[in-house]
Amino acid sequence: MIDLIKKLPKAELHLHIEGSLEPELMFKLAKKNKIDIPYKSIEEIKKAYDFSNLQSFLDIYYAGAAVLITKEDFYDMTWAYIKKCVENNIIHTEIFFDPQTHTKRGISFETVILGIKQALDDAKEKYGITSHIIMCFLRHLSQEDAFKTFEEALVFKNIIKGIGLDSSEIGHPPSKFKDVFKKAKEEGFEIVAHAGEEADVSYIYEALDLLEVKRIDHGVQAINSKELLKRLKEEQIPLTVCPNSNIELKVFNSYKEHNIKKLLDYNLLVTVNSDDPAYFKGYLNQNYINLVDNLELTDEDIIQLVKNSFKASFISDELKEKYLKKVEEIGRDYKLHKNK
Ligand SMILES: Nc1ncnc2[nH]cnc12
Ligand SMILES: [Zn+2]
Repeated sequence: MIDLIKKLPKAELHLHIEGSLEPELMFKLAKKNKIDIPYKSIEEIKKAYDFSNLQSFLDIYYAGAAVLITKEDFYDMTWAYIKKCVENNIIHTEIFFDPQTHTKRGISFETVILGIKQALDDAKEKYGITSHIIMCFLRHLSQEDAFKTFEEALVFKNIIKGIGLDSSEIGHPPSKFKDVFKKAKEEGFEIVAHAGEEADVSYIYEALDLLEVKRIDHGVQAINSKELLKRLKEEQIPLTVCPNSNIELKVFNSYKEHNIKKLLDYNLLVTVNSDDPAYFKGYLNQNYINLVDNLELTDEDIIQLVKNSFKASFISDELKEKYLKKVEEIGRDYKLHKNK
């Protein structure tokens, strides 16, 4: 089945580009930019990646992002992720970035977004990888701060596909950002939000009803409400689930306890994603592999999850059809050869 995972072309819909910053590049950029980081070696950085919950991860993740200073730094980080896309057979990716993490340190919005965008343009040119950029507001900051960031983003409206919401979930419900998301929707952005990662289902309801999201990022807590599951199924609202992340941040105690198979069997539009792969022990294929190693997933389940990744994406209907056809062909081929 690992062969099937590797062979299938996939889309990734939940990837924080700052979460793809590998310790090696972090160390190199810290030296180049003369930024103090609390680690003496790459090994020390890796040792620090031992999390007890979302907040314990975020503290380290924001500290790591402080090594990013120039447009080239953002380019290099994004390009390194693109190389991983090639290795993982990711042919379409929708990446999050957190402008406030950088503008708060005096780095301009333009430096950040143009560095990322250049790498994505090169990825299209060199490898044919398609992509979208989704800007996220940090929910631990105020709505006023989010509005200021939104104003800056409008200058780059043509290169930002969507607006999302991330960072410390509990205590910062979607309702806190109702007005700024209303504006974002009016401006024509696609809307997504992290909800139901650690917090209860009321956060998912708020994301749906107050922010009017097109996708829920994580959403695994939906399992706790029959009524919500029914709605997610009827409306086919995608969930961008991140298995490795959920294990590393102790949302579930083990892969065997992960609920993705239950959500899939309930016919929800669930997808598999890597969230912050440099911090959570692996890129997209490794997330799929960890699932098949621990849950009773069939070949059909894997093909369905991969199809879902394209169905839930923000690409055009034409491109969607083209990618879905490709997945079906490769899935069929795989099963034919397997049964010979
Ligand atoms: N898993 C996650 N949840 C919330 N905010 C994040 N920012 C980066 N990764 C995140
Ligand atoms: Zn995330």
